[in-house]
Amino acid sequence: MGEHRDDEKELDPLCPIASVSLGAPRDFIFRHRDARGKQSLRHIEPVKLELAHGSLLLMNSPTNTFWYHSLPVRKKSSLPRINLTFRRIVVDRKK
Ligand SMILES: O=C(O)CCC(=O)C(=O)O
Ligand SMILES: [Fe+2]
Repeated sequence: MGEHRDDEKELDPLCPIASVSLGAPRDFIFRHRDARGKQSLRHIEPVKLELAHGSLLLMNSPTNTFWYHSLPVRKKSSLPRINLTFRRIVVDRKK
């Protein structure tokens, strides 16, 4: 999965995002928004994690505001993988 933030407008930016991984392990890379691309503003090393079977990744605020994340394809892996991500959606009660 390419580099992105979970930035859908209906998501509560203050609520942690919880992500459970099952099955094949995958790398998960965080890149700071100021350190992206050739013309980046700052030099900040990316942070690489391995999402192992049964792991829980918790992204507390404001991680998802400042850090993009990606999961590079693992060509050697033929095992299935399931990811369950839990996010809080803000409901507009005025409507
Ligand atoms: O597959 C994962 O571990 C994360 C997927 C992801 O970043 C997303 O669905 O926004
Ligand atoms: Fe994501």
